[in-house]
Amino acid sequence: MVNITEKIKEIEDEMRRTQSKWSHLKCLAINHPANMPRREQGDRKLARLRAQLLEPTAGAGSGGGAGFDVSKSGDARVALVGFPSVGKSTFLSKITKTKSEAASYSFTTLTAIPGVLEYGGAEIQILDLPGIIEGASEGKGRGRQVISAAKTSDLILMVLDATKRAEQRALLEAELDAVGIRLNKEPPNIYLKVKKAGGMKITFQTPPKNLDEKIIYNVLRDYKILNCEVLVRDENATIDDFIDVIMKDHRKYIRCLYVYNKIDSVSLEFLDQLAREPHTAVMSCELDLGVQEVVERIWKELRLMRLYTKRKGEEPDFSEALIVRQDSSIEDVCDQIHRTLKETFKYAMVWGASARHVPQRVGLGHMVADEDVVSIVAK
Ligand SMILES: Nc1nc2c(ncn2[C@@H]2O[C@H](COP(=O)(O)OP(=O)(O)OP(=O)(O)O)[C@@H](O)[C@H]2O)c(=O)[nH]1
Ligand SMILES: [K+]
Ligand SMILES: [Mg+2]
Repeated sequence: MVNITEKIKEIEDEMRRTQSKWSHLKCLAINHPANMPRREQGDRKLARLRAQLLEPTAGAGSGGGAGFDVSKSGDARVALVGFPSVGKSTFLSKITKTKSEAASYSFTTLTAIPGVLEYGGAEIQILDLPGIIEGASEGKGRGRQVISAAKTSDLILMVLDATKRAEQRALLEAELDAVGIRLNKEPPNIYLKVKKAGGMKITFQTPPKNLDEKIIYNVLRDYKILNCEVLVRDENATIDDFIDVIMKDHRKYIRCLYVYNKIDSVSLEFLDQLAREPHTAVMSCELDLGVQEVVERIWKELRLMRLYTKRKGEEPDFSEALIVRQDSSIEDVCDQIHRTLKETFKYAMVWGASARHVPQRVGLGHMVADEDVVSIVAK
């Protein structure tokens, strides 16, 4: 059995030797068409061999896999998902202190590589992942580990090569959809309560456009749910939505930002059209164009808020922000500070956008706003 790692090292040394031999002939030689195929040949050979490194070894479960079980850290996790060589590692190395190897051959990245993006007082874990290929959801090219790493994230950054065909995006969405990830969607507004007896009770809050009792009845029977209560509140709900409700434990609803990289190689009108698409950002890591704007979009899509704490009689501590999710209550803030805090909670004083008057005395149910100052008073 050929040792793939040794083979790869051999090719890399060969490419370095030929590269250095050419380099004193200046870059003209390297880019001379006669020499291009040799270098690209090396790239292709490397990519093929490295892809084999990604193939799950016999018996390797679809679980962690080497280097994939990076523990979640910081205030949120963003997974970089995309085909090989779209620029995921280049992007990670630009926005975090971590250097993730980038190269022209595919499958440069073979494991999950975490970096930390510090933004707005928050620590956001950015996870660089190997490129995924068609059939990833069936486990091709370690796709299952890459996709399950994406499933653990708070935001998926789908990195696309702006110069490649548009189908890349649909292919990636299909791979993620196949494992139960629903991008930029809310869970369907359908109530399902499984019962022990009493048969199926199916009601529609408003006349449905794509469903009827018979469809619901057949799906329930397929899933052997013979006693239940179903209330369809959303008139646009589809049969797939209803199946998602039945399979809710295997569904993950994740926001996704589509980031088209390499815009240095596309026309301005195409770029203009790309930039207008929803949930989309454009950048060129090569030219350092749009990278900061993508970071700001990440912050927005994560819908995080910064809170500052204040002790009685002291100035608020603005040096250290407490990062909480949007739609957080004082109770969530207590839980984030310390899990026992709410047991001794008496009331809180709030300064900022969520206070009707400043300061406002509030209870655990009060919803906080970005940049509020909160002082928790114990019994
Ligand atoms: N023209 C251009 N090339 C870029 C840009 N960003 C990255 N590249 C190049 O694209 C190639 C692939 O970059 P990587 O960062 O390795 O891509 P990747 O998605 O991490 O690749 P894999 O780890 O193999 O999946 C490298 O040669 C980069 O220099 C860009 O904005 N424009
Ligand atoms: K690459
Ligand atoms: Mg990479």
